[in-house]
Amino acid sequence: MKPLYVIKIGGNVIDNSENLYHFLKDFTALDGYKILVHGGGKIATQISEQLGIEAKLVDGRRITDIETLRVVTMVYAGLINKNIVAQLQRFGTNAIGLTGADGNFIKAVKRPVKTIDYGFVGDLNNSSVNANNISNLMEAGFTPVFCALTHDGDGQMLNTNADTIASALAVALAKHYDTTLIYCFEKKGVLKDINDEDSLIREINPLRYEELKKEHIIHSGMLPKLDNAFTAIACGVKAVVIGKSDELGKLGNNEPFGTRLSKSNIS
Ligand SMILES: Nc1ncnc2c1ncn2[C@@H]1O[C@H](COP(=O)(O)OP(=O)(O)O)[C@@H](O)[C@H]1O
Ligand SMILES: CC(=O)N[C@@H](CCC(=O)OP(=O)(O)O)C(=O)O
Repeated sequence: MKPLYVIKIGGNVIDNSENLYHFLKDFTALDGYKILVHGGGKIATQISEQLGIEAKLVDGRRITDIETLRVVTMVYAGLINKNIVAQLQRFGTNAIGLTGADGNFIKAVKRPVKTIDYGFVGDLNNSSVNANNISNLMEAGFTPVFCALTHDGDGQMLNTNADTIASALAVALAKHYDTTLIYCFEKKGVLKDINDEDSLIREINPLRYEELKKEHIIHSGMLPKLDNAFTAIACGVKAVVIGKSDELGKLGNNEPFGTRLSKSNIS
């Protein structure tokens, strides 16, 4: 099978124009099929507040009422996605910016109301991603750039966490390609001490993950990221790496990069 990289960047990278420039240049230099997934939660929060719409997040997930859905649609599919696509074009990557509604590539189910009503938030399942059509797009020479939006197939856009979209894309495409999932953010990877960039943990398996959670070494946004990452490994994705956006070039040079997840019990 041919190699494919599914790479996700979060809000802290997008928000810093120098980091974003560096990352997109290294992304372009990486050989093989590539899909970029971007978040932008931080920017959506800033713009919501400028518009007088209070941003509400529970366990890192945005409560998306109709006003918030309008904001995230403008910010994720418009402002951020088109800016990234234009920059990739400058570097020579023939990027095509997408939401899950475009080409019916990613269909989600509106999250059912339990104790919390998340509003227009979409959950993914194992038939959400149309891997054949995404593959056709890549084989035609385009590099898909997905934002954090999906649709329900019934005319409704839904807000879906970008880490989850990246994991679902990697799992669905692992049947067609030798797939590596990479989460890029502002730190070197999973750290033993969040304030010490030299405390990088090179490899984590599920057992070690449980220990690190109990010791509160891993917390907040890193928890859903690792949950998505271990799901991907369990579902056939060849490798998952969590690393710093401006070190992506190391991957192409076969240098050690970030924290690698493994199924095995050797850590
Ligand atoms: N052990 C850890 N190592 C690195 N980051 C951690 C750790 N535990 C928690 N974090 C937090 O997780 C955050 C990354 O998650 P998140 O903000 O969701 O990422 P993204 O920028 O991709 O959206 C980091 O900014 C950091 O604050
Ligand atoms: C439902 C939900 O929470 N969606 C996320 C989508 C953006 C995202 O995932 O952005 P980062 O990767 O930058 O955090 C949100 O609106 O914040």
